[in-house]
Parts: sequence; C-alpha cells; structure tokens
Amino acid sequence: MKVRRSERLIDMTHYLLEHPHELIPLTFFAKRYESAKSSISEDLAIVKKTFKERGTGILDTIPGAAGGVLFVPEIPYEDAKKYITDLAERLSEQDRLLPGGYVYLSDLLGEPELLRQVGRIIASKYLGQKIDAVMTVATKGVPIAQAVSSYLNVPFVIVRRDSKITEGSTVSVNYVSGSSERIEKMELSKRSLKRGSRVLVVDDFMKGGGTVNGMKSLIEEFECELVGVTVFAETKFKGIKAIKDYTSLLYVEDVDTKTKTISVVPGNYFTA
Ligand SMILES: O=P(O)(O)OC[C@H]1C[C@H](OP(=O)(O)OP(=O)(O)O)[C@H](O)[C@@H]1O
Repeated sequence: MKVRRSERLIDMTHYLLEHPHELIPLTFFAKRYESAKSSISEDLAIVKKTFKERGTGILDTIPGAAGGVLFVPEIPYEDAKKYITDLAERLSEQDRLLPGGYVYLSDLLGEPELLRQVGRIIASKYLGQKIDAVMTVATKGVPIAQAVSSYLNVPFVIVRRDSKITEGSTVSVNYVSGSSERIEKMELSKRSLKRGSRVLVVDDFMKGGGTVNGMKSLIEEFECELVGVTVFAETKFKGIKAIKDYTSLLYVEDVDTKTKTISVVPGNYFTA
C-alpha cells in the first residue's frame, strides 16, 4: 500500500537517525514505502534541508547505481558550547573533589541524555575524518566510548589495566601513570584492532595524560593510526602532561582542597 509523504518523512527521518554513517540506497526507501524513486528523492531533499537548518547533521547524497544517502550526525557549535557551559556549572558543585585531585563523574556518566549529547559533541569534532574504531580504557571511559561509537557507527575497543582470560591473547604496554608516577601496564586483545585502523581515543578524565599516552603506545604496537584524543574532562597537572595533542570538553581550572570546591570551565574543545 502506497505510503503518504507525511508518513514517509516521519519514518524516513527515524530510520536515518537510527543508521548514521550507513549508505542507504534510494531503492531501499522506494521498496519500504512502495513509492517511486523520484518521490523518495523529493522526500530526501526535504529531510536534507531540515537537517541542515536545524543542525541535526548532514545528509550526503552519493550518485550512481551504488549510490544512495548517508546521514552524518553533527551538532551546531553554539549548541555544543551552551551544553558544555551548563555542564561546567553543574560540575562546579561542592563535594565532587576526590583525593589526588580527581573529580567524581560517575553520576554524570550514568545519565543517558548526557552521554547522547557528549557522544554527539565528540563525534562532531571529527566530521569528515575516517575513523575505524573508538578506543578507551576500562572503566569510566566505556560509556563515553559507546556513545561516540554509536554516532560514528564504528566499534569501540576497551583497553584493560588487568589481564582477563576472556580477552584471549593480548598486546600489552607499560606506561608511566602521570597521576601516580608509577609504571603501570595496560593491554588490549589482539583481536580488537586490524593493522592500519584509524583510531579515536576517548576517556572520561585526564590528569597527567599517562593513561592516554599508554593508549597511544598501544595504537603504535597494533600498527594503527591515531586520529585524535578527546577527554570529557581534564584537570591541571603539577608536572608536564604526557601528551600535548588532545581535546577536552571540560577543564577543572581550580581546586580548593580546604573548601572541597572546584571551578570548572569549558575545555579546549572550543578553542583547539
Ligand atoms: O591522565 P592520568 O593521570 O593518566 O589519569 C587519568 C586516568 C585515571 C582515571 O582512571 P581510574 O579511575 O584509575 O580507572 P577507572 O576508569 O577504571 O575508574 C581516569 O578514568 C583516567 O583513565
């Protein structure tokens, strides 16, 4: 039964939002709605225009028999800036400060809406760049990696600091944990990354940068390519950070251990 345009537009938009970075042939929609390809092309032009005007993302049209449409999510700069600025205020609450200058984030990183927004903001940073996998380290980086990978439609891989029999054979590297200035080890299952993969590293928090630097070494061990590094939050570090090229959404600019207060501002995401 032929489907009316208004219904096609609703269902088509839902399908595209659910399948980012996936090339969808026009014939798929023509069959789904029992409509002519010319009608589908008109529908997609409406969706493309609305996505662009609303900052939902880009609807690329790939011509030819093997062509189709491909939805690339993004977030307008102003929307990202406002969201992160509001989050910075929220983080500047009392009693988030932990020993060693860490910040309690687990409540925030358990909120589905926050993870959706953070995933979209981080994915938008790498618009147009080929990414084959997102990498993070257990544990608190995992929800962020999952959110980013769902927007990029690529797998995420979890680096571990402890050996797990269920990971099979692994590649491990030693790294200097900037925070504890100790030599620590991290490892990744050999099955996780194909040689030559382009990898985006994300994590929840950066202090000395040793953890991210360890993941950078792992990427080299796998003969893969580091596309970039984005952390949810970073804090000042008394020494020299182990890594220079990274983006942070939030920056803990001041910590008062007496009053247990912190001052958080937007990170270098908006300036880098
Ligand atoms: O920049 P660095 O000085 O290396 O510190 C950042 C590390 C430390 C902390 O992990 P932990 O809290 O140790 O581990 P988990 O994520 O499992 O809680 C955080 O999640 C980053 O991974």
